[in-house]
Amino acid sequence: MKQSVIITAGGIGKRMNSDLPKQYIPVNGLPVLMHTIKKFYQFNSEIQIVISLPKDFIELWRKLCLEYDFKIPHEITEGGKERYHSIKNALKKVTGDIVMVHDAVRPLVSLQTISNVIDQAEVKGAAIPVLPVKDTLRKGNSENSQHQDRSEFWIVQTPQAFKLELLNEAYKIPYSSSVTDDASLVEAMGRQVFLTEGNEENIKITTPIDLKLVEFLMGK
Ligand SMILES: Nc1ccn([C@@H]2O[C@H](COP(=O)(O)OP(=O)(O)OP(=O)(O)O)[C@@H](O)[C@H]2O)c(=O)n1
Ligand SMILES: C[C@](O)(CO)[C@H](O)COP(=O)(O)O
Repeated sequence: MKQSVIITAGGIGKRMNSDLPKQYIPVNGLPVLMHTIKKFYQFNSEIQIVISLPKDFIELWRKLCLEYDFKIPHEITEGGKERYHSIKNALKKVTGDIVMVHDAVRPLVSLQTISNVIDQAEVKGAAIPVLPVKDTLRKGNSENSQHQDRSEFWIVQTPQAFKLELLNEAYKIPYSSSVTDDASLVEAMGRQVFLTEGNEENIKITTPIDLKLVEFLMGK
C-alpha cells in the first residue's frame, strides 16, 4: 500500500514562548522539523511527505532548506487556525492508501512506532501509538477529587495512521475545540481506533523543558 505522512507544523508555539516557532529551532545542528522529516524518510524513502507551515514562516522554511542543503522531497501546505484546519488543508494533497498524521514537534518518534501504526492501520483501518500512564491520577479540583484507576487510561502520541478514505470522511466532521487529535474524529464517526505501542522518547515539544529533554536525548 502506498504510504503518505502529513507532518503538521502549522502552529506558532504559544506555550514555548519563543519568537521562532518551535519546529524551526535548531537542535543537535538541525531544525526540529528537519529531524522529523528525516525519520519518516528513513522509514520509507518512497513515502509522500506533506508538511503544513504557518503562512508567515513558509519563506523562512525555504531559506532554511537551502542553508542546510536539505533535499528530502516534500510538499508544503499552509497551516490553519487550529491543528484541525492545518491537517484538513494538507489532506487535499495526500495520495497514499494509508496516511499518517504526525506532530512536527515529535522528532524522536522511533521507526518501530511508525511501523506499529502502519501495520495495524493496513489491517484495522485506524491505529495510534500509546503508552501506559506512569503517575497516579486524580480527577476533580483542589476541594473535591477522586483517585482514578490508571490502568484504564493511555497517553496518546502521534503518528496516527488511517486508511485515506476513512480520514477523509472523518475530516468532514466540523471543527470542535474538544477534538485534540485525529483519532477522536474517526471515533466520532463510530469507528474503532486500534492501540499500538508508542515510544517513551516520542515526547511533544510543548514547553521549554521539553526542548531541553529532546536536546539531551538526541545528544546520547
Ligand atoms: N494551527 C496549528 C496548530 C498546531 N499545529 C501543529 O500541531 C502540532 C502539535 O501542536 P502544539 O504542540 O499545540 O503546537 P502549537 O499550536 O504550535 O503550540 P501552542 O499550542 O503552544 O501554541 C505541532 O507540530 C504544531 O505545529 C498545526 O499544524 N497547526
Ligand atoms: C495530537 C497530540 O499530539 C496527541 O497527543 C495532542 O493531542 C496534541 O495536543 P495539543 O494540545 O494540540 O498540543
